[in-house]
Amino acid sequence: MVVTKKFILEKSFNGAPRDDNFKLIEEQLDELKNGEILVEAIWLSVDPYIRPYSNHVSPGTTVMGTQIAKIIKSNNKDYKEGQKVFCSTGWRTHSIINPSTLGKDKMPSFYVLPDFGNLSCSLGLGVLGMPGNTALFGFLNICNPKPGETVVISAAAGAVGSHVGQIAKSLGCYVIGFAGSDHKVEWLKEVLKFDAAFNYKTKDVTAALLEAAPHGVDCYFDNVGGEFSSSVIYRMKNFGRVSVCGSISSYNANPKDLPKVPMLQPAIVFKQLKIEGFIVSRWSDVWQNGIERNLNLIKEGKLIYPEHITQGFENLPQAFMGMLNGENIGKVLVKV
Ligand SMILES: NC(=O)C1=CN([C@@H]2O[C@H](COP(=O)(O)OP(=O)(O)OC[C@H]3O[C@@H](n4cnc5c(N)ncnc54)[C@H](OP(=O)(O)O)[C@@H]3O)[C@@H](O)[C@H]2O)C=CC1
Ligand SMILES: CCCCCCC/C=C/C=O
Repeated sequence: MVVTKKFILEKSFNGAPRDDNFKLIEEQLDELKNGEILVEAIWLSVDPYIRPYSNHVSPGTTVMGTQIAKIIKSNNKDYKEGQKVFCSTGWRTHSIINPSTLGKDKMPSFYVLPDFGNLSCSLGLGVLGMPGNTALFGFLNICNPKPGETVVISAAAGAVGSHVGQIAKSLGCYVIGFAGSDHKVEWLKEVLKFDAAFNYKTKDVTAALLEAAPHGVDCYFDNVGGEFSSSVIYRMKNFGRVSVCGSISSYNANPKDLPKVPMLQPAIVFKQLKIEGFIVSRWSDVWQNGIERNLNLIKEGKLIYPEHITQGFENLPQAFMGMLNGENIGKVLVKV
């Protein structure tokens, strides 16, 4: 009989997540039925969406999330023990899955990991997974960047932002990043070779953009929202494009009482801006192609993909709270 550890949402979030929102429990799993597989988590992904999406789940539910797991028992002829899979089974160490009953229309929730060669399978949660596809498709398809254009990225030292910045650099764009510490700013400039980077906690955003992009911004990849983004949008050039990927500055706010920011319509109208939000699942039909394209960028030496790793399943809540507080450079992961 297999026992899984899992985290449940003990209490709904109210503001920033705290220890007492989470409870670690054990659960005995049933015997495998025909068509089912048993998987054991190796890596768990720690993602910002867990915070806003959890507003819609009831206390007692397993905390949502994705993982890379190993098949340790199979009652399904199409899946073999030892294969590594990506699955969306939440914060748990062991899960029973029936691959044939999973929905296929929205976000990919289960697949056997493609061959990454010598690279770590953990990349399937980051640069070769959902955040990687978010960066690739969300930037290229919505911002439509051209060589020589000026690109601004918020949360630029994180998993998605750092990836977008490197794609923009490889296209010959002038890249400006904003992040929340001097250490991150140095990393963006020295390691990723951004043309300019600023600490948004200590530097006024409008002043920074007047300095680094006096003629304005062509493309803005927005991970943050709020007042920060209003400031960037008022520095866009005519016909600028904004890809609204995330709004992390509001994720801890009560959805019924969101912060007020300067209205955007004057900038949108008079600069004729195109502003488009997206959820990466819109590219689920080309998901594996996105992974291949990012794998090729890695093989060509065009992508650096740091991982911010916390050891131990029990430390998932700390890793999650740390990510929301900006402790990471690159992708946040927990190694079981
Ligand atoms: N639309 C989609 O389909 C998807 C959207 N996303 C979004 O992309 C964004 C980045 O995700 P991901 O790369 O996984 O996470 P990151 O690796 O970027 O980690 C989150 C970062 O957000 C920054 N942050 C936290 N609070 C604030 C704040 N109040 N203001 C500004 N920055 C803040 C912190 O960096 P710092 O030190 O710089 O503050 C932190 O490191 C998120 O908004 C996420 O929701 C991600 C995947 C898919
Ligand atoms: C169960 C996987 C859900 C992934 C959602 C990804 C979209 C993220 C949006 C904002 O962060």
